[in-house]
Amino acid sequence: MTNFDPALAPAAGGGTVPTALGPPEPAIRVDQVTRRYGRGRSAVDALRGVSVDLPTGSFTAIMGPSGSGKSTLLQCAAGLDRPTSGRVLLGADDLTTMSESRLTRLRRDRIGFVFQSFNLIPALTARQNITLPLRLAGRRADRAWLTELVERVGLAQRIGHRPTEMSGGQQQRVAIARALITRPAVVFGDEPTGALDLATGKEILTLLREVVDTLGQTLVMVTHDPVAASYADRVLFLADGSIVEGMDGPTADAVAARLTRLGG
Ligand SMILES: Nc1ncnc2c1ncn2[C@@H]1O[C@H](COP(=O)(O)OP(=O)(O)OP(=O)(O)O)[C@@H](O)[C@H]1O
Repeated sequence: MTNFDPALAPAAGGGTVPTALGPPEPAIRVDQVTRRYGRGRSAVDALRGVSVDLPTGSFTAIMGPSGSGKSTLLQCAAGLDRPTSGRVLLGADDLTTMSESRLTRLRRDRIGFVFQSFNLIPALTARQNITLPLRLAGRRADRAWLTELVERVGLAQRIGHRPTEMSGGQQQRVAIARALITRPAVVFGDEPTGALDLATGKEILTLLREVVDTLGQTLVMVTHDPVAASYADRVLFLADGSIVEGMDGPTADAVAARLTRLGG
């Protein structure tokens, strides 16, 4: 079992401070990644040499038309899928050359996930769902951190409830706390507001933004929604397996206009 590496934890109070040696290390470096599905004439090039650094403490949205490679990029960057070529570095560790068992441990200990469908265990209470990643890793919950997280995500009154007794927004709050409990280097979100109504979606996006701003958490989110993307620091636009543009300080209107030009 790999122990939790405090050096990879998000800095309290926001972001890693640049050192005299230069800018901070990126939380994740995607380097010339390609992903080809299938072989021969039926082969699909889902990613065609994608390179991007995701800075520590930043919130990045990945957008693009259907089939442009968003999910494939997220899966490769999160160590859920192996690129056909290229490298994915989490700190100093190359995910692409790691054994499957090491990769499984790394995902469990250093990466958090938030999905559209919440993916909570129905039989467990909110508290048990949140601490599940620690139990799977054989680690004890840090009580102070658990209490702080539960407060931050606004679940103090619901901590003993099961998912079926909670609204969609509350369930996603549980999933966000579960993603953060291990103090991961990066949290990946796949359409985290896709199953929520507009108002609840905005509450969840506000929470995600707070997590970046106050905990210095690195966050990467795939979304189809320009409003969701406008909560990010940066939007990466994919088209046909390549990053075609990055937009800093995105507004929903600017993102929507760019997507329209891409055919999204
Ligand atoms: N397991 C697979 N086998 C074969 N082709 C795949 C597989 N997964 C994805 N693809 C293909 O790779 C390309 C990129 O798919 P991907 O799911 O990454 O796109 P996306 O931008 O996330 O799309 P969407 O917005 O529709 O979810 C598509 O052409 C898709 O059909």
